[in-house]
Amino acid sequence: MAVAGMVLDKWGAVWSGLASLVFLWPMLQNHIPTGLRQWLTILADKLTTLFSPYLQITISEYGDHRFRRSDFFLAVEAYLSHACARRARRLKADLGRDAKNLQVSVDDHQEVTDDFRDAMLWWYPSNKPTRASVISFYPADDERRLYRLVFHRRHRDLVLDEYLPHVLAEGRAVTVRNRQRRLFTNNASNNWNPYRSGNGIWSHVPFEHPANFDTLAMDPDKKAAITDDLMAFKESKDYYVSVGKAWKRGYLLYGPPGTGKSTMIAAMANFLDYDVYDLELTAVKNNTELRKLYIETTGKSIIVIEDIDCSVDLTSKRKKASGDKKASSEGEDDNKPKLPTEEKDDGTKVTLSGLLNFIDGLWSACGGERIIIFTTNHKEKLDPALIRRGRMDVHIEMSYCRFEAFKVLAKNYLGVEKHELFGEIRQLLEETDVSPADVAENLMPMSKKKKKDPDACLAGLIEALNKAKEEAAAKAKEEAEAAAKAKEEEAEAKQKEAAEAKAKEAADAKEEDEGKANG
Ligand SMILES: Nc1ncnc2c1ncn2[C@@H]1O[C@H](COP(=O)(O)OP(=O)(O)OP(=O)(O)O)[C@@H](O)[C@H]1O
Ligand SMILES: [Mg+2]
Repeated sequence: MAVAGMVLDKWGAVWSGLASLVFLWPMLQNHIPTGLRQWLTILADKLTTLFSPYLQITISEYGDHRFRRSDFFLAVEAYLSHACARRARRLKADLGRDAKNLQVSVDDHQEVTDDFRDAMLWWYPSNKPTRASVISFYPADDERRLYRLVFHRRHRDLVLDEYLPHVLAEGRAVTVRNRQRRLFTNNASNNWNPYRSGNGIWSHVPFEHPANFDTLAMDPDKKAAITDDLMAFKESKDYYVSVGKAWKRGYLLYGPPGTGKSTMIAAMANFLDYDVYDLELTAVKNNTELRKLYIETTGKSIIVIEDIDCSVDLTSKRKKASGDKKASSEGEDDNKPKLPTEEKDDGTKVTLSGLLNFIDGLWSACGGERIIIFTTNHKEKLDPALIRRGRMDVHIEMSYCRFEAFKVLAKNYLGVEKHELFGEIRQLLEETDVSPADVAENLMPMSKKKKKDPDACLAGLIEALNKAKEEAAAKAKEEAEAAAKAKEEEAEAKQKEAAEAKAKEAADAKEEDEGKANG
């Protein structure tokens, strides 16, 4: 009994000593020399690892890419705020990068528990102060943030092989869901400065275009075919891998001005939840720059070149080359290696071959999940090689407004699905070519008088359609007259030419006869 009492006394003394040490440690720390303090910390760590059955993984903010935040860190952050934040007792809230969405995340030093296939895991977010004596070159580098993951050593394989990949995938998915989509435009290359924000290769603003497929006026069957195609593209990563193709798709939108080409691009971006890169080709100096721009785009994006026929003189050169060779462009296309020699790329401009490489060269496979869209008012002006299937996989004609498209506009703008004037409008739309932009303008009740009056708007539209019809008829008449006149003039010229030729022939014959007589 006495022995037991002594042992208990001894342990009691040890525990109370340890408790005092823990209590006094913060005060003592300041009096212990740095070297000894570090040694004690290492010793404590070693003792912990020796006796503790728990393992720890650290994920730090800057990882090995010292200038870029680690993707894994960002994924963990997103995962924790989404999947585990509800279990944390201290959270912090802030506005997201776009200053609109409220983002809630786990507060520093707040333990968060997670369970995965019956394994218990603990996450500890914390700050690691950098040494004050070290001069730092990194942005906001005074404190590096990190996450510590603690788990029992028997779950080691589960955590490394399954849990961490799960965190990465979930975190990325959450980031994509929460992100503010952006609209990028390329800067002129003499302003490129990767170290200054806003002066990179691409500048961006939040993408906020409200267009969607429901409000887009076009034939419903055509619309359904496009959305089906987009959906199939989005979901067919494995298919593209299996057929050995880069995961991208080209769309050519063509049609007269105001038929909704740009609106369609915005609707596609909203439908797919992609970023948009609006590439201004005239600001790109040469093919090398074009390639750089491509590499700097991210996946899940739409790359747009508007009015491709006006951006760069891509056609005349190619036509000239094909004219010289007396070969059709399509024929040439099969013979691709000849392209660069046909257009001498002197490095001072974007050439057709540069653009072809941009669309389906080796670099174009980097990153994946991209849609490339060209728009033009004049499809016939484009080189067939540029828009052949495989490069521009889908050609979509945006045409003048017909009755089906009008019905969508009437519903959007006036909330009307049936009206007695619809019959007349249908007739007029069949006979007249007007763009949806013109129809929409007439349906927009801007004046107070028209505000709540679909009748007035539709009557105004009928008036505008009649006017357009008359103008078109007058123009057609004028053109027909001009054509008839030209034909007449041509016939007259031909007649004159024939008469002159005949007279010359007669004169020559006479001259010959006279010559013979004299001879
Ligand atoms: N099919 C459409 N459905 C709904 N609105 C349309 C449609 N077409 C045009 N509009 C309206 O007309 C305006 C102009 O359309 P948009 O800019 O998309 O035409 P575009 O084909 O790109 O013309 P451009 O060839 O001149 O660039 C848009 O703001 C939109 O409101
Ligand atoms: Mg446009």
